[in-house]
Amino acid sequence: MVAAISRAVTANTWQNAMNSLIRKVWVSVTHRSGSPSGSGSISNPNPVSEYDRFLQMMYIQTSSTGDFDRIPIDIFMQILKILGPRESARLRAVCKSWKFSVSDNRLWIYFLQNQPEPWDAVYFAEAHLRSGWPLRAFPAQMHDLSFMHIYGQRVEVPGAIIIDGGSGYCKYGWSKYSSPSGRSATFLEFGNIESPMSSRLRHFFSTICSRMQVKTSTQPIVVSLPLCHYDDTESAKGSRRQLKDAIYSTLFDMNVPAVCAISQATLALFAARRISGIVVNVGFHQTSVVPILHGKVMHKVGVEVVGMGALKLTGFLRDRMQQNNIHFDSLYTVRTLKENLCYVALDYEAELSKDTQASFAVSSDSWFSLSKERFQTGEILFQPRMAGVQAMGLHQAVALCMDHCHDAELTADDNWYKTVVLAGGSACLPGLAARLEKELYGLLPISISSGIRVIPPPYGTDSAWFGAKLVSNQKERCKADELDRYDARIRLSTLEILFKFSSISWYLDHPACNGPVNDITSAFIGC
Ligand SMILES: Nc1ncnc2c1ncn2[C@@H]1O[C@H](COP(=O)(O)OP(=O)(O)OP(=O)(O)O)[C@@H](O)[C@H]1O
Repeated sequence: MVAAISRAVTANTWQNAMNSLIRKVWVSVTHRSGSPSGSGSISNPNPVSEYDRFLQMMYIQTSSTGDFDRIPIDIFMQILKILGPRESARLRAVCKSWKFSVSDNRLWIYFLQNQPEPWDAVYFAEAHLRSGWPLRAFPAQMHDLSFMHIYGQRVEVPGAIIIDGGSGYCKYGWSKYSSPSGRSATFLEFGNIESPMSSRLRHFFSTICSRMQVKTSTQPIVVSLPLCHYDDTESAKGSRRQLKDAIYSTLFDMNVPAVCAISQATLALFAARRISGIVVNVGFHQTSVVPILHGKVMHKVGVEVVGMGALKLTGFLRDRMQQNNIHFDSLYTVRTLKENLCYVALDYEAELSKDTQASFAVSSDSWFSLSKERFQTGEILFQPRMAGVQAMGLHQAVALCMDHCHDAELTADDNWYKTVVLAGGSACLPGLAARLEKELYGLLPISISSGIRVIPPPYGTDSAWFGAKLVSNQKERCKADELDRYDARIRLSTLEILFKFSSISWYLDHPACNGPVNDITSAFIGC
């Protein structure tokens, strides 16, 4: 067995490493309150002599597999945790019993929990999204998944470029990073990217790739599909497909090896770790209320659209400030005040009688004070007439959508539409989720309203970007694509690219992969 260990771990460093490791494990175990004591008990009143015996067992008798087998399993697990994923994976080669212990899901959950990506995001992605369309209505159970395998695949996967091209602001960056690396004003730089003009799309994508300093031929891209052409008519379906086709063919013409395009609303729902629910996206120009079942937008149930968005909110605040003789230099000031002082009142009438004055410095020496404007701005989402807009309020649009979902009877479980996920920058207004929830309970009959929950934007303005991150960091991510025509090509390309990236070091040297990825990857090859 010693020979096997020596093959797996560098022989010269083994003794020293084990020495300090065992001391660490010993300290950690003896300091743990309520530590279980089985055979080879560690809860001895005389820790020094027990430690000596422990050392004897570890070193003096290393020639016998039996002595290693007598290490209590929790101590063995502590050793593995301290050794880390790479060394642990290597120790599987020692013997069957170590192979079995190293494969324990709890160990790899621990390693995954100690990575930058949140554990619940990893679990959601693996349990719901890995198998691609149709998404799993009932998630894979924890014990059905091998987290060691998952860990290895997530280390190997090269990640992707994510481009969330919002109608106001575009967010882009590497899926292995913790947030988008850049943002640009879509409307100023590229006009309306929803219009499927290939030259415009090409300019849009190539500008982003050059800002990220990446060759298009080397990176898979996950792109969000804008919310547009909402109806269930043949012509709306045709327009949606046309836009999607234009995005795919533009990117493939730019030699992008793999593309995955998913609706912006679906991605925002993924960011909230959900595959079904209603996404309320308070967008740049308008607000959309999108029912989504198992990751698919339910156009046949109906997407509600309200002509009220971020631009209207900023415009309303600007007008109010002008009426109240509050002078400002630019719309940037108004926008900043909106983002930092405005909120949505739970009870609008009651709020009017309160002292709500507050101040904010937009640049170091310009202080601005707002009072009623602070909550009147967000109120136009519920009372569009205050801004001169003839439209239904947000709560009415969501209630209507819920009514349609209820009537459609799409699943035996009638609760799928009762989770409402807010998305879009303006949905970050404090108090919006609570107010919407309150209004929905007031508007809907108890049979529909019971159990409704409104969730604030899980990642602020970047929810769709984060939803794409969940898809991107999975090996099977491109199966999630729903575009049949390109499906085979996308999957093939992805497999090729994954193979290429896991076997050469070019990608691993890329700044997108921080940490000792190269080493860990090689530890998994052949596991
Ligand atoms: N904390 C905040 N409170 C209020 N508004 C905010 C906040 N953060 C960002 N915003 C607003 O969100 C708007 C941008 O939203 P977002 O980035 O979601 O637009 P978009 O993705 O381009 O829209 P669309 O969904 O139409 O494509 C800006 O007007 C900004 O002022």
